[in-house]
Amino acid sequence: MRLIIEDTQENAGRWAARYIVEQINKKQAAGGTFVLGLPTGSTPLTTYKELIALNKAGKVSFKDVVTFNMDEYVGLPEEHPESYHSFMWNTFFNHVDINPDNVNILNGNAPDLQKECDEYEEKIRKAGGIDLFMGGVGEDGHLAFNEPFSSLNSRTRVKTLTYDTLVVNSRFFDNDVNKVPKQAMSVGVATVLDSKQVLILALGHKKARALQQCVEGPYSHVCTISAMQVHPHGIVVCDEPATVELKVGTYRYFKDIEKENLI
Ligand SMILES: N[C@@H]1[C@@H](O)[C@H](O)[C@@H](COP(=O)(O)O)O[C@@H]1O
Repeated sequence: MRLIIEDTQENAGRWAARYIVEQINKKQAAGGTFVLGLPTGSTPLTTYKELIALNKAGKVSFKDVVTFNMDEYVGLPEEHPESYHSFMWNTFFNHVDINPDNVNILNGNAPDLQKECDEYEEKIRKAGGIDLFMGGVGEDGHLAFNEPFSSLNSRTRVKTLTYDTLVVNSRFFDNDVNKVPKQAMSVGVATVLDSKQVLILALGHKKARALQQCVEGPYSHVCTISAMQVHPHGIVVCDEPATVELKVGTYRYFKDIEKENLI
């Protein structure tokens, strides 16, 4: 695992954007189509802003990029302002030169939800697998909507959200936990781990415990972000506030070994 520690969340977000652009350009230069996994939430906002700026500056094109999102609420109308479809198109896709046919987001209103999940996995396979999955992390250390006690070998399926997650996400639903969908469809932990690279952003003091478990904690279904410990090319990008629960030695180790890895 690499742990990139940036001083601010803006710099962490920009580091992630530049790294993703480097990976896209490298594969496109070799004539390939880049397959990119994407998250929602507040964590990736700076990264999306930076990717849009780099696209407008001609530093990267999304014309030959295929995307797969991590998750989507069940039963929320696609046009609802808080659906992950709305989030992605309003926050990112409407602002870059992506081909809409290359955007894949789970349909939370599919007549057969598990069939939708199985077909999503098949689409990922047909695309040749995901080159890089960018993600955030929940305050309880969940990856996508793989809540605590989710199988670390799970695939895309419907998940019932924990009360903690409903409370945290109620900030987007008039702070009314009863308005938050109780279920979501999520890529599994194994789905993410199958990606060639995984880049997780952990920003802010409220993610400090999740980051500590991710980096120093046991490999456990209690904290599904710990699956990053078994990925051969896992990168975690954080800001200083998110490091407050790490051991001093851990912090210093990663700061030292990353001194030369400037991109
Ligand atoms: N399904 C999403 C996750 O993909 C996201 O990482 C998490 C943290 O959200 P935020 O980035 O807003 O803290 O929230 C939800 O659970």
